[in-house]
Amino acid sequence: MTEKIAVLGAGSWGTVLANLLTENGHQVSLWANKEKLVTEINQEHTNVHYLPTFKINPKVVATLSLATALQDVDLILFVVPTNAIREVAKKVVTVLNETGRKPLIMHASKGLEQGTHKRLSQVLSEEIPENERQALVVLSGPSHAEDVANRDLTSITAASVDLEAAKRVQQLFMNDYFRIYTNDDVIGVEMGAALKNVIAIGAGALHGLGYGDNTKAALITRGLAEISRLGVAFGAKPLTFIGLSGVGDLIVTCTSVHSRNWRAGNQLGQGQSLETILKNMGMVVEGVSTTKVAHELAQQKNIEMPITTAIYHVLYEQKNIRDEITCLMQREGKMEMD
Ligand SMILES: NC(=O)C1=CN([C@@H]2O[C@H](COP(=O)(O)OP(=O)(O)OC[C@H]3O[C@@H](n4cnc5c(N)ncnc54)[C@H](OP(=O)(O)O)[C@@H]3O)[C@@H](O)[C@H]2O)C=CC1
Ligand SMILES: O=C(CO)COP(=O)(O)O
Repeated sequence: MTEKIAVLGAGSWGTVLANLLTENGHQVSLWANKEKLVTEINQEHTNVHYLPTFKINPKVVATLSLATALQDVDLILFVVPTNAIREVAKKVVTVLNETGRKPLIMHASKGLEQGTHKRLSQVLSEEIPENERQALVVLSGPSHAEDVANRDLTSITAASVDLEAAKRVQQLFMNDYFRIYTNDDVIGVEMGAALKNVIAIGAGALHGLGYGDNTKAALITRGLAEISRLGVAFGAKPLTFIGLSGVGDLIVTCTSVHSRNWRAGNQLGQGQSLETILKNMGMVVEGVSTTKVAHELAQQKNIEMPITTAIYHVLYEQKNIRDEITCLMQREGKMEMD
């Protein structure tokens, strides 16, 4: 069945997902916030800033108008950075109020809101109340836009408390290179998605400092331990963290040169300042703000997160990375499984 889908956010991930949904036979409107980009997508079928070599299916229609994007819409996919989710949701609800449509809401973003510490499905359900929409579904897993653009075989998770809605989303996205598993643990999926970006900054930093594969494996494993500890304290199911949205995404983000979080960390390890790195990246590095939220949540719940704390010290307190590594390695010996 052909569905009418609005993809909100024309960065790397939004563009690739809009393209994939179009190739799956759906009618897709891609909402962008810059006129120049709308023209480029509609006329050149490219998005050179975010995906330099990617050819977008000409059936993807970009628009600057949210009302046009949401006209007759069945499903809305939010793919803007975490810090824009609430603002965009407020705009969406205004349009939905005018049209009376009640679409299914999805998001594929990875972060926790600064200040409120909320997960993105919480932000969306606050701004778009239940009577204005159908269910809420979260998409997450190991999926660099650049690899999906090349039809690399990719598997991710569609999570919702409403499993029928998750199955509808599964059908929407599945094709011969993109496979979706359903999950009902929204908390676990969103916590894994957000927190892996923090550890990926650490993985990049260690690489930038010249450390090797043993170090990387140790960081990923102990990173997963602290991600799970915090997630479970907020109600996640422990097993979710050994799934695609947990260890799966942690592995890809800690090992791929496509990861903006890994690249930011790598440049930190090589001695560049955070300010310069973010200025030059030209794309969102979600792990920087998530590190602050995660550090605050860990303090609030009294959860031990030594790696996250070390990364927080480097990003927010200008501490020296090598000193932080020394502190981590010299912590008192402990049992592996606590
Ligand atoms: N890239 C990837 O491989 C993956 C990304 N994700 C997640 O998806 C989310 C988006 O990432 P990604 O596409 O990579 O990010 P990018 O940095 O590539 O693009 C973000 C896009 O959102 C737009 N945007 C920013 N703020 C607003 C706003 N207030 N209103 C409207 N549009 C806005 C940006 O516009 P402008 O150009 O004007 O800044 C840009 O087009 C992140 O949470 C990320 O973690 C998840 C899986 C994979
Ligand atoms: O989430 C991602 C891959 O699954 C993308 O990671 P980055 O935001 O670090 O590029």
